[in-house]
Amino acid sequence: MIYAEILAGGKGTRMGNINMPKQFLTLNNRPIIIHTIEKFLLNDRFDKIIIVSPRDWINHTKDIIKKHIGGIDRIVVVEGGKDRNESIMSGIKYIEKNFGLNDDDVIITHDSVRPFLTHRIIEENIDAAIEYGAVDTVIEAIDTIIQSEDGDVISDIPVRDTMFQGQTPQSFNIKKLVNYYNSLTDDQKVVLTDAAKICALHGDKVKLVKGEVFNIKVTTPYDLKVANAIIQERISR
Ligand SMILES: Nc1ccn([C@@H]2O[C@H](COP(=O)(O)OP(=O)(O)OP(=O)(O)O)[C@@H](O)[C@H]2O)c(=O)n1
Ligand SMILES: O=P(O)(O)OC[C@@H](O)[C@@H](O)[C@@H](O)CO
Repeated sequence: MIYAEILAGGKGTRMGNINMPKQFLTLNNRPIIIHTIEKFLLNDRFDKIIIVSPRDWINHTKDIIKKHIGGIDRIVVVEGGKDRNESIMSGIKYIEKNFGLNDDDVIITHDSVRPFLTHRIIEENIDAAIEYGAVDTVIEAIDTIIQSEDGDVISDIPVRDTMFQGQTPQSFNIKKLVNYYNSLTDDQKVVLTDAAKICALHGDKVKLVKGEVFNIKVTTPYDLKVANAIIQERISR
């Protein structure tokens, strides 16, 4: 089975003073998460599309899906976890409980707040997840990346050609991801900003898929302006 998991379990604190998590803010009159879900619905290789949402927003999530998309039986909304990786695992637990887990099941995980991913990115994630079992979507680093342990002075400036910026989707063989995640220590779990790191920490090969500069994660009020500009530019084309 091929699953999509759209991560919408966060609060969006860096968006500032908003009365709802950022994934429910609108771009061109439709919630950001709806734009994202539609990209996944266009791909008929997904058997199920799991949406993880904060507990208090599950009904709202279901309501806006009904309003903007309609009753789609491929979509399921479940409760997220306390951090991003717990949310991924919460979706996987739902899958395991309701559909069972087969050795070759894969999951394409994606931030609900990256509404501009493309059909190509999704297709390449599915193919690479089946072939390699662990996939990260990246773009080449545009700026030179400066490493500093204390935020005060430079500890290193890695060669830029070897630096990439992580995006989503991040895609996995489900059984492998669960095994790796369960064997991490609590200290390791705390520093995970990226699900691909779960596999990298185990020395596993993670295949890279090329992302897009416009596949932004809407995180701050500035990102919201950029996202609106992208949408307006597409409408006026
Ligand atoms: N417990 C969590 C935390 C985050 N996410 C999701 O992971 C994606 C990327 O995370 P981020 O941009 O950091 O979202 P938030 O945690 O909501 O933002 P912030 O850190 O500003 O509070 C978002 O779609 C968010 O909803 C999730 O599913 N479950
Ligand atoms: O910004 P945060 O560390 O909360 O979010 C982590 C993830 O969203 C992030 O790792 C992916 O989007 C890929 O970079």
